[in-house]
Order: sequence, then structure tokens, then C-alpha cells
Amino acid sequence: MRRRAVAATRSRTPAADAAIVCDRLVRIFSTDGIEVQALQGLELTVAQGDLVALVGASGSGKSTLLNILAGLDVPTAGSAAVAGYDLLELSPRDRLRYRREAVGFVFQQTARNLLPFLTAAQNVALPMQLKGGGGRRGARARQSARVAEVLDALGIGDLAGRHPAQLSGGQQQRVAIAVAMANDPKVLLADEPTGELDSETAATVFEALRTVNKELGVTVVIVTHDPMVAGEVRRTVAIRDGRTSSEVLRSLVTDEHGAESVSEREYVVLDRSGRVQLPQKFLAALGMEHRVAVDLAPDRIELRPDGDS
Ligand SMILES: Nc1ncnc2c1ncn2[C@@H]1O[C@H](COP(=O)(O)OP(=O)(O)OP(=O)(O)O)[C@@H](O)[C@H]1O
Repeated sequence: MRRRAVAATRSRTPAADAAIVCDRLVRIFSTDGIEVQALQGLELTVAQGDLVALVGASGSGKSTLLNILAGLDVPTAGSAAVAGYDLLELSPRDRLRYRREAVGFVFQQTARNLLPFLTAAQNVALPMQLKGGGGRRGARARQSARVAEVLDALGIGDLAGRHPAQLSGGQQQRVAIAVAMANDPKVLLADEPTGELDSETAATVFEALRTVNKELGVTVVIVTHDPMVAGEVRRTVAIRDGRTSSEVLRSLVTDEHGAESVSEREYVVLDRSGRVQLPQKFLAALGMEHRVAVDLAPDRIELRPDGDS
């Protein structure tokens, strides 16, 4: 399963043709005279068609970032572009269009994603009706065909007539993914989509997200604490104190006997100003603090404790 995920995305280069570009993103919340800097100059680029996990401690800024990318919140400073939309320059009308057509969103709380009095199929049809153009008979037939197509692609065609209360948590989340996919968005954002599920059910929901990514070509970003999800995607980005701090990239390697395995490498993030956040354990191992000596070698940059020659 893991190998398939990596194989599907291995040829992609993050810099080319990005679906998401955040540059020096800042979000400050002010409540009762107290300011919280939830995002402190965050930089993130996600290539089109990629499947990325965002991880980080509670309060590190993951949901704040996802809400901005979803068009639900506006950053205080910096820039954010998703699927060609500049999120700081959207008029109220364009923001609504962006949220209905360009991005899909899945919340952690299963109950928040679906309307309880509608069937699964009616829930999926709703975003298309809100988008408009559903009045004519041809359009209505197209909507029904799209509902069936999305539910079938996610393996839940047989649940079309059920109401949310008649579905398990995992089934509800898969219907929620179908709802998010209704208007064929370029990007799907999911905030802890497996957070309320046991590990077996979580795997079926993750599989649905992977299907959306692989078979429908949608860029998928998942905020998660779930090690299964974070360990199965090509790229895992860690957020610390409102900034991207490190990344793990996975790729498929083939040995001389033709056996395939997944190779994993952790990187620290280099921002546009040349700043990196060095791993605490490396600094502690060499007793580095306050300042370090930096030298350029032909093929690397060397950092040494202050005072070393
Ligand atoms: N609407 C708000 N008003 C004030 N402070 C907020 C608001 N939303 C988030 N914050 C603060 O911003 C910081 C980042 O919060 P955020 O919810 O983005 O973190 P998170 O990484 O998603 O955490 P978790 O994993 O617990 O969901 C926290 O200190 C939080 O208290």
C-alpha cells in the first residue's frame, strides 16, 4: 500500500507547476488585548497532484494554515496562492466561488461534514446545486451522473440512499470526501480526517483520499496526528511555532536484484532568507548555542561550534 503511494508520486518536482504557494505567511489573532502569532512567516510550496501530510504539535498553527488555504480565514501578512487564486486579493464573490469550486474541505468531526436530513447522494449533489446551473434538465442529469461517479470512485455507490445516521464514522468521512469532490476542485484539504476513527477505519478513509489524489489527479493536503497517514505519503511537512521546520521525503528505490523498498530522508527547511532550524539534538550533541562558525566547502556548508578552528 505504502509502496503504491510513493510510486504514484515519485516523479513530481515540487517547484514546477505548484498548486499551493505560501510565502512569509503571518496570522496574528488578537483577543482581549492579547496577540497570538499563530503563523510566523510560514513558507510552503505544494506541487500539483501531490499528496502531503502536515504534522506538528498542538497549537503549532496547522489548522490556522488550513483555514487560510480553504478561504475561511485571511492572513495578516504574506502571500498565499492556491490553484491560481491569490487568497489575499479575493473579492467576497470570488472567495465564495473559490470555496465552492477550487477547494474541497473535510473536517475531523464527521457530523460537521454532512447534513443529517439529506441522503449521501443528496449531500454530494448540494454543492453542485449551490454552484448553480442545475435548473435545466440536462444539467440535472449531469449532476446525478457526477454524484454516481464520485460515490463509485470512492467505493460507496451502494450507500447513496442512506442518511448520515445510517452510516459508520468511516463511511461518513468517505461521503464527506465525495461532497468535497462534487465540484471537481483542484485541491482537497482535510483537517484530521481520521482523528475520530479507529485505525482500521482510518485506513479506509486514507485509501479514499489516496484514490482522489491518484485517480482524479487532485492535490491533497492532510493535517494529521495519525502516524499511519503521515508515514504513507510521499512528503510529510512538520510545522513548529507557526513555521515549516522540517520535511520527510519518501521515494521508491530498486536494488540490483530488482527488489523495491521505500527510502526515507529527513530535511530541514531552508527559507527564502537563508534561515534553517537545526535539529535540537544535533545542537546539543556538539554544545552549539548562540552562534556557530559557517564555512563554505566545494560541495557543502559546514557549521562548527563557536571557537573551533
Ligand atoms: N480564532 C482564534 N483566536 C485566537 N487564537 C487562536 C485562534 N485560532 C487559533 N488560535 C491560536 O493560534 C495558535 C495556533 O492554533 P492552531 O489551531 O492553528 O494549531 P494546531 O496546530 O492546529 O493545533 P491542534 O493540533 O491542537 O489542532 C494557538 O496558540 C491557538 O490558541
